[in-house]
Amino acid sequence: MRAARFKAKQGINNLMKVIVNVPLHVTSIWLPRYTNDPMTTGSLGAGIVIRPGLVMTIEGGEGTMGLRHIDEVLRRYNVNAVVKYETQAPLGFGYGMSAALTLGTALGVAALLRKPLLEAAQVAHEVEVNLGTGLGDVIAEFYGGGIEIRVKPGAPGVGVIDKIPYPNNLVILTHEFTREDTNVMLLRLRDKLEVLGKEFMGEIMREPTYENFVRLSMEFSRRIGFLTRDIEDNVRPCIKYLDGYYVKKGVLVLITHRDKADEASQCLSERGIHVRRFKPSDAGAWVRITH
Ligand SMILES: Nc1ncnc2c1ncn2[C@@H]1O[C@H](COP(=O)(O)OP(=O)(O)O)[C@@H](O)[C@H]1O
Ligand SMILES: CC(C)(COP(=O)(O)O)[C@@H](O)C(=O)O
Repeated sequence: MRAARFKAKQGINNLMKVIVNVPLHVTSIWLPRYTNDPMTTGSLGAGIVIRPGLVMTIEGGEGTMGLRHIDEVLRRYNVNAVVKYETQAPLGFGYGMSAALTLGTALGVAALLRKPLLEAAQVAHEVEVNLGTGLGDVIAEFYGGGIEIRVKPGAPGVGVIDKIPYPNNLVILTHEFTREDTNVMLLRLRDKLEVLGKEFMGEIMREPTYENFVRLSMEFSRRIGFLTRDIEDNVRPCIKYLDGYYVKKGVLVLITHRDKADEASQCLSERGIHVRRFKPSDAGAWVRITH
């Protein structure tokens, strides 16, 4: 378990501890929407909210500095807290991990201070936007919805999320390639995203079905340049176990079902694609207070 400790400023009840579960989020299609207000800045798009994500514990106490996102949330609330987190997925590959850490901290601190969770999610969204590390991750992770579609950009309470119904027992397998900072990636792909994001968002909105989500996610990641011929050649022998696959930044996402997931994992690992296993998260983030 990683721990970040911060010097106390505002009173947090030291007898209380908050446990926050935050799912991860892997966008497949997205269209950045920038305004001069972080609350209305965000992305339109679609993606999968997955679990298990991040488990955080937040309690009163003092300590040293950690990740700048966590630091920034604590600064905004003017508190000291001990923040610990556990997760199986890495930071910087495209799992929306920076958003999960930011959201988890904000929700935990808000619960300790008896402040509204929606406001905390908005703080997390602002921090993500200001640091250039996320646009649509906080709203997706806060609300969940499994396969989600962002129909209005912005922070929770401002942006709007809809759900795409998906089959029972869906299993999401992932594999990481390389890290890339989100702000670098967004700058590198800015013009392509504007064109392809609009085209694909229009298509998915016309018929927001599971089948279209899978088909358009694959096609978007090909056209944006994440899903290369090499990756496809390597995955193709395992296609009979999969509904589809896409790549977002450094994460390969493979969509399968519970009764095929073991064979899919085996087939992929024989080809050097070692996978992590997730399920869609309907619930989004949740907070539990312990004493
Ligand atoms: N080991 C680390 N320690 C501190 N900060 C890190 C570390 N690794 C990455 N970061 C920072 O974390 C953020 C990762 O954000 P992002 O690229 O959006 O990741 P993700 O795709 O997981 O959401 C970046 O601001 C990066 O500078
Ligand atoms: C794609 C991204 C802008 C960044 O995602 P990540 O690399 O996971 O930080 C995301 O926030 C989105 O709007 O869909």
